[in-house]
Amino acid sequence: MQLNKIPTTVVTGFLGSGKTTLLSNVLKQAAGKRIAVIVNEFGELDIDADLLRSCPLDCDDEQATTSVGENGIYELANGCICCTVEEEFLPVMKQLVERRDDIDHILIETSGLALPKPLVQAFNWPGIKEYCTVDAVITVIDGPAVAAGRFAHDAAQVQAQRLADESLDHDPSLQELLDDQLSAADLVVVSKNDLLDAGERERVQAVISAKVPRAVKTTYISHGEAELDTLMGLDAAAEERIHDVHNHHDHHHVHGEHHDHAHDHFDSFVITLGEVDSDKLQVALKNLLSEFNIFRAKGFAALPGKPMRQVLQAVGKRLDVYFDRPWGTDQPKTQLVFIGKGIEASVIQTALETALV
Ligand SMILES: Nc1nc2c(ncn2[C@@H]2O[C@H](COP(=O)(O)OP(=O)(O)OP(=O)(O)O)[C@@H](O)[C@H]2O)c(=O)[nH]1
Repeated sequence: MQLNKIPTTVVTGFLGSGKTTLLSNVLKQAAGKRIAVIVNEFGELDIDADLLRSCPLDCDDEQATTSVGENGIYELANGCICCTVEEEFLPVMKQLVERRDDIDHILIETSGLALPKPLVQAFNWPGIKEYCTVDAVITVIDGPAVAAGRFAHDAAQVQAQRLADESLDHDPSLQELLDDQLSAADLVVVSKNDLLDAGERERVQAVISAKVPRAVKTTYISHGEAELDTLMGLDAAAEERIHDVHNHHDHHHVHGEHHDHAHDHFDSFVITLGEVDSDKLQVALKNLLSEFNIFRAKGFAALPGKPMRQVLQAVGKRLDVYFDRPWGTDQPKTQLVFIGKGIEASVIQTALETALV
C-alpha cells in the first residue's frame, strides 16, 4: 500500500478517443474529493482544459468537485507531454507535491499523440517518487475507430508511403502508437460503446486481447460514464513496472533529448474567424473531413445573435456539434484547432471562410 503517496491516474489514448469526456465525468462524480488535473494538448489551444473548466448547463456549484487552488486545472499546451517531461511536467508535479496536503488525487490527461511510458517513468524521479504513485494508467480506445480497422489500415498506408518516400522512414504508424499506449495500460476503457454493435465489440475485443495481458481489465463505456471504483483506487504502482514495458519507440528515446515520435509527422494549426453561419460551417467542415487526412478538429463557433458558445468536435469523419455555455466575458470568436497529415492552414482557412456572415 502507498498510503501516504498521492495516487495519480494517467489517462492516455489516441486523438478524440474520449479522454476529456471521461475526465469530465470523473470530476462530476468525485464531488468532495480534491482533485488536481493536468491536461496536455498537442494543439496550441487549451480546449480540453476550457471544456473541463466550464460549468455544464445543469451544474450545481455546491456539488462541484472541490478544486485545488484557483481552479485545479493545469494546462500543458503546445507540446507533447512525453517530450517535455523535464521542462513542463516536472515543474507542475513539484508544485503539486508542495501542496500535497490539499490534494487527494491527481488526474493527468495526456495528448492523443503522447506515449505514456516517459511520463510514468518520471514518477521514479527523486522529489516525485517519495510523494506520488501512479494509481493506474488508463488507456482509452475509440471503439468504432478500432472496429473499423482504422489503426491497422493506417499502418498499411504508412508502409506504402515509406516505400515511396525515404524521409518517412521513421514515421511510426498509428498502430504502433496504439500498441505503445496499450502496452502501459493497467485498465483499458473502450469508449463510444453506444456506437458499437455486438460484432464490432467482438472485433475490438480481439484487437485488445492480442495486445494486452489477460490480467488487464477492459471496460466498455458510453459518454464517459464509468463507475469511479472501476477507475480510481487501482493501486497499480505502475511506475515500479514501467521499465519492463516494451515500446516500439524505445530505441528512439535518448534521455533528456527530443526523440523521434509520431507527432513529428503530424501537422497542427489553429484557424480563427469571426461570426459564422453554423450550417455553412458544418458543411464546409464535413467537406474538409472527407477530402483531407484530418484526424482531429475541435473548437468553438461564434454565431450571430447567439449568446451561447457552440462547440465543434470532429474525430475522423464524424462531427459532433453542441452548445456548452454562454460566452460570458469571453470575446466571441470562431476558433478551431486542426491535427492531421499533409494538411495546409491556408487551404482550410479559405474553405471555412465561406461560412463567414
Ligand atoms: N457517441 C459517443 N461520442 C463520444 C463518446 N465519448 C466521447 N465522444 C465524443 O467524441 C469526441 C471526442 O471526445 P473527447 O473526450 O474530446 O476526446 P479526447 O480523447 O479528449 O480528444 P483529444 O484530447 O483531442 O485527443 C467528442 O465529440 C465527444 O463528444 C461516447 O461514448 N459516445
